[in-house]
Amino acid sequence: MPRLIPEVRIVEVGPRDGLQSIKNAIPTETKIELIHRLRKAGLRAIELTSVVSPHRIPQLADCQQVLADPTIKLLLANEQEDLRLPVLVPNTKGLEIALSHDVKEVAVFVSATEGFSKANINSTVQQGIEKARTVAQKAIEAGIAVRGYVSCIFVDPYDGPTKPSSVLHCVKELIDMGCYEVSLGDTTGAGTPAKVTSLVRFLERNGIPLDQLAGHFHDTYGQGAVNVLQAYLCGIRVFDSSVGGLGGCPFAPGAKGNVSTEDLVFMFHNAGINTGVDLAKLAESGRWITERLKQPGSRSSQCVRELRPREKKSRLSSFRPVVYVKESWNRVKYSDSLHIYQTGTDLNVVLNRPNSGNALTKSMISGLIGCFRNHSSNPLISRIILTGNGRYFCTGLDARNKNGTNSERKPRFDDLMQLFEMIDQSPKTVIACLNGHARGAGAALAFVCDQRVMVKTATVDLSETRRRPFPVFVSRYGGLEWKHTLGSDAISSSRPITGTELKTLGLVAEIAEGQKDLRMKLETHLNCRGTITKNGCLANKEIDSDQSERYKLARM
Ligand SMILES: CC(C)(COP(=O)([O-])OP(=O)([O-])OC[C@H]1O[C@@H](n2cnc3c(N)ncnc32)[C@H](O)[C@@H]1OP(=O)([O-])[O-])[C@@H](O)C(=O)NCCC(=O)NCCSC(=O)C[C@@](C)(O)CC(=O)[O-]
Repeated sequence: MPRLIPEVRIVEVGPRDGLQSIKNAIPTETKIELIHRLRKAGLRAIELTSVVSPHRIPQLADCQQVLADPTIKLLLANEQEDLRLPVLVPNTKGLEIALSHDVKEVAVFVSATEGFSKANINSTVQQGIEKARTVAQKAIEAGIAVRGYVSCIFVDPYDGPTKPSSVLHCVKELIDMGCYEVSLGDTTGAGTPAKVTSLVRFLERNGIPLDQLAGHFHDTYGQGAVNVLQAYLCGIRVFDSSVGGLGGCPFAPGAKGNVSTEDLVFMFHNAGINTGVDLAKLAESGRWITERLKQPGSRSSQCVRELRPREKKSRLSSFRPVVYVKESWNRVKYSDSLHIYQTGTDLNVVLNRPNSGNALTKSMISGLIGCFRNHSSNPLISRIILTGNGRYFCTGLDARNKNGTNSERKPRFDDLMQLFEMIDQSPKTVIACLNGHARGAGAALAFVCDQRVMVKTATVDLSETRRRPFPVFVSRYGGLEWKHTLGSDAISSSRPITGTELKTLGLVAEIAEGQKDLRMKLETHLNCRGTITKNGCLANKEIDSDQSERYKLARM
């Protein structure tokens, strides 16, 4: 049975962010034991401590004792790809101390806003960036990895709302200085799902790759977990959290702890998304540390504690995917030839002229243009799925109108070009779900989308090219990609290309046995790792066959 590869990476910040603002002294041994408990619960990234001014953060003044502990040294020595143990440092002094303890990863931090930057690190934003750059350069020279944080992504406790452009500036700087990943810190916990979508889409539109972003949400208004889920739906796959929901920055008045790791793991596992963490062990560690620190702890930890031992064993001892099934697609728009449905943040656009091979009419093209125009800037939509009713996905332009006058034909051609441009430029991930054959402009429509899933029996061909000069849109959106992968004969002969052939070449993400399987594959694709990024159909290649099998069971 294939091992389930965790689909999200949780960066446990409890030993650093979780403890930094606890007033009463915590024994160093407790901090060390916490780190080991978290590791044993399956966490693969644990921020160990911070090396900052002990005058500013007295609770972590024993950072060197933690790092020098022989059992922590052993962990550091065995730090590999599947275990990361970053240490937060504000300056070269912190870096040098971290290096002297054989730390293999440091985290640098800047604020997007002036007020918090001054309060937290006694620097302006730009000075903070320069300090972080110096640390990053030296760390990279020393051969260790650097992670970055941007604080106050939504609101600064002193200055008020944050401009997205300020966040973008910091993210770009951190990536440019060599951070392999930048964690977006909602320091005050003022974020909401709509704000999350809007910021993530803004960053994405401005060239920030989603796989270099992480989410770091505080739970001040109880929005931590929904913000994580929303960021997940936007395509982020790395989240910081703190065991027991501990945490907060002493320089962000009013801010509460981080979103709790137990709540995140509970949420993800019940959505069928693996984290690699053992929830029972984690909940036990959460209970252990929060009791010691006299903190309330997380909701899910409390519930897990109340389960009887037998229930605990059967329900929580390992990851059991309960695949999230989209229960209903709500109709949002309807015309005879175009149906549009929505569920969550996904839009399903169905070409509905099954008796005419879903050939595109002028009104369908304008309907599609309208749909892409309206939803490209809609922060509540993250993905658009294009599919068809009947045996065909789309057979190109409506043949009945091809004999129209030039004046009738030209706007349609321009409209089609406009539609393809809009899909190509859309900030949303557009997935073609090929329920059947795609021909000519219909094939180009499938290929202008970011990703494709397809029934095995469907074929794709450029058959319009036999009768007419090679249309520019087909060459631009289908032909060139085919030429490079299938050879020019696929274009000149217009031979039908099978789904299996396209899958082998990496041009299709998933192949389904039939219509029912196609719906399941699409939903699995939507629910599984990597499908939301806009960077190609192969992002989701590794869908676990075991998981899709369980998915089928979940549907039965
Ligand atoms: C940045 C500084 C150092 C500037 O500090 P400064 O006030 O500008 O003064 P300094 O650089 O002259 O240093 C002052 C004293 O600190 C010492 N010092 C200086 N550096 C270090 C060091 N690395 N390790 C140990 N000691 C250090 C230094 O030696 C001196 O000691 P003294 O001579 O007075 O005895 C200071 O303001 C500071 O340490 N701030 C810490 C802020 C902090 O840790 N905040 C919490 C973490 S950030 C956070 O929580 C947000 C995040 C990341 O989670 C994401 C989010 O939620 O947004």
